[in-house]
Amino acid sequence: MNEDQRLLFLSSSSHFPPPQGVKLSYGTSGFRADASILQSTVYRVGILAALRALKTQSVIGLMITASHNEVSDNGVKVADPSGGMLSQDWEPFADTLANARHPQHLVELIAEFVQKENITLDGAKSVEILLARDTRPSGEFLLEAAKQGIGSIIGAVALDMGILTTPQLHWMVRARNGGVKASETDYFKQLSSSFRCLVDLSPSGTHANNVDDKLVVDGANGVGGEKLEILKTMLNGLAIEVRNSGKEGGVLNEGVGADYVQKEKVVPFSFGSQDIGLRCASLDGDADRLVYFVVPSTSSNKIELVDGDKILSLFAIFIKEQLSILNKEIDVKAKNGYQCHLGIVQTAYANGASTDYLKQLGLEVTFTPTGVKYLHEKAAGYDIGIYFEANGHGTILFSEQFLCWLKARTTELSAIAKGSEQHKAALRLLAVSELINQAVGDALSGVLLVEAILKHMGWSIQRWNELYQDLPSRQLKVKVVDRSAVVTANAETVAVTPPGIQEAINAETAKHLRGRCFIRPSGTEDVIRVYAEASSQDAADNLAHSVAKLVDQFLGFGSS
Ligand SMILES: CC(=O)N[C@H]1[C@@H](OP(=O)(O)O)O[C@H](CO)[C@@H](O)[C@@H]1O
Ligand SMILES: [Mg+2]
Repeated sequence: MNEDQRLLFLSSSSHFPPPQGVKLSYGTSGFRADASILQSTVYRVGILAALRALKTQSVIGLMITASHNEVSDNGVKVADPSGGMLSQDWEPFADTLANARHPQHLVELIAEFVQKENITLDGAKSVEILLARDTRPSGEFLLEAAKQGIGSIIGAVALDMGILTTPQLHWMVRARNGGVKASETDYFKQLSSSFRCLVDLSPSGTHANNVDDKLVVDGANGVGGEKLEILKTMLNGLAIEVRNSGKEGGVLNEGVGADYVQKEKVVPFSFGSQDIGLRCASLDGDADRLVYFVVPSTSSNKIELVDGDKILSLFAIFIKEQLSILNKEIDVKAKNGYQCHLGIVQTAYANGASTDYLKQLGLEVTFTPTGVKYLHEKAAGYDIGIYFEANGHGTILFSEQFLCWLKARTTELSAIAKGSEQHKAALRLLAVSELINQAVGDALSGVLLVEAILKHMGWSIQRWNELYQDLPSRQLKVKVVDRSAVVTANAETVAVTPPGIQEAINAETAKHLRGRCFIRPSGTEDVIRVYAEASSQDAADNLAHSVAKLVDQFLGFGSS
């Protein structure tokens, strides 16, 4: 590191002292905390993003958001060149950088790291970092801190993309590195045109069939509602009413949004008896999660939740159907054939009924630990990988190899069998690959794909919801002395430590018909999470409560 660079770091970092007495961790989804203590962290993530851009010689993204957290919180995360999450092997460096106490220490850490990673800080090549933020008021001053961090690396250029959803920024990073058009308008155009293409390919007669055309969307009073208002003007044949768009004065994520709806299973603010039976959806605060729901009656505020597992199931049925049409009469060993490996990825939180259903369809289902970074990685190993967390975060990934074959096959079919079912199936799969955000789960592209598939099937939300019936489940949180005392294996389904706890959980679980239960330390809160499922709600509740008691006995404050 040359002297100019060293002095630049020392002077700029002296303006961003880290908060006292706080240990920051990159966690499942970047750094998150009360916005008032995050300036120094965001400044340092600016440095990290610039180093990542230099290392990869690619465009990198930096997003300022705290997703579904309360409005006073904020957070920051990095999008890698592929548009996915920051490579996990850089997370320890992110942690040490965020926690460095003095400017001198910070400079030493950076010097050491760039040497180890072979990053040259001579400013010879310039690199770009795309910045965006959600609608939180704190986003503006935190963005300045990010710019200062990026500006402290000679040759790194910050480009402020304004207020965006998290998936929009990830999409732009991916598009920029793929050498294709990457503006927000390009994003909207790609989504709306591939949606139109899918709808135009719907079997005739199903367009208006049984499907109530109006969709009512809860925008969580965040950025998603605002963007959907723009997107909806570009769509034909789909009426979307956006509520909680943030303009009506509601508070971000307060009594609204996908996280609230999925966890509480009650109607969000501004929904009610006028919506009984309608197709409704909820986005989260940065629009990377999506759940659907129905208001069943006026007698209670409960909803019928159509969660991430059901969105996954809908996508899986559709993709499987198109693949089987495409492969009809094709000898897969012949040169025009392709044995497409379709895989489904879930976590232990997926409702057991969804997993049974997917397996009954003959689909390959695998499990990873909680956190999109794990699911995404696993799904990327298939020709088509579909992943979803039950909370509504997920997407579909297409391998380069498969897409390449699909494009060639589509061209071939348009010459020899234009308009045939096979040709249409190929075109539909191509349209899905354009519509779905392959960088990261995206509620806006997710909504359009769900809507297009429902139109294709001629299904109402009720018909969709009847694919299978969720097993009753219950989630609880337990505060413990040290959550790292729980170590899990087998995609978090087995607690390896503390010794004896798994046997005790097994004994409780065995008492209940269709019982399933696991515990794991949360990656975003200081708690142990308990998940239980059983054949009745009472049984699921009892199982969860008895296992929470076990956790408390083994690890709670009275246990030592
Ligand atoms: C049970 C649950 O919903 N866990 C969430 C939550 O992680 P925890 O590690 O469980 O705190 O936040 C993650 C980040 O948003 C999300 O990926 C994950 O699904
Ligand atoms: Mg989110």
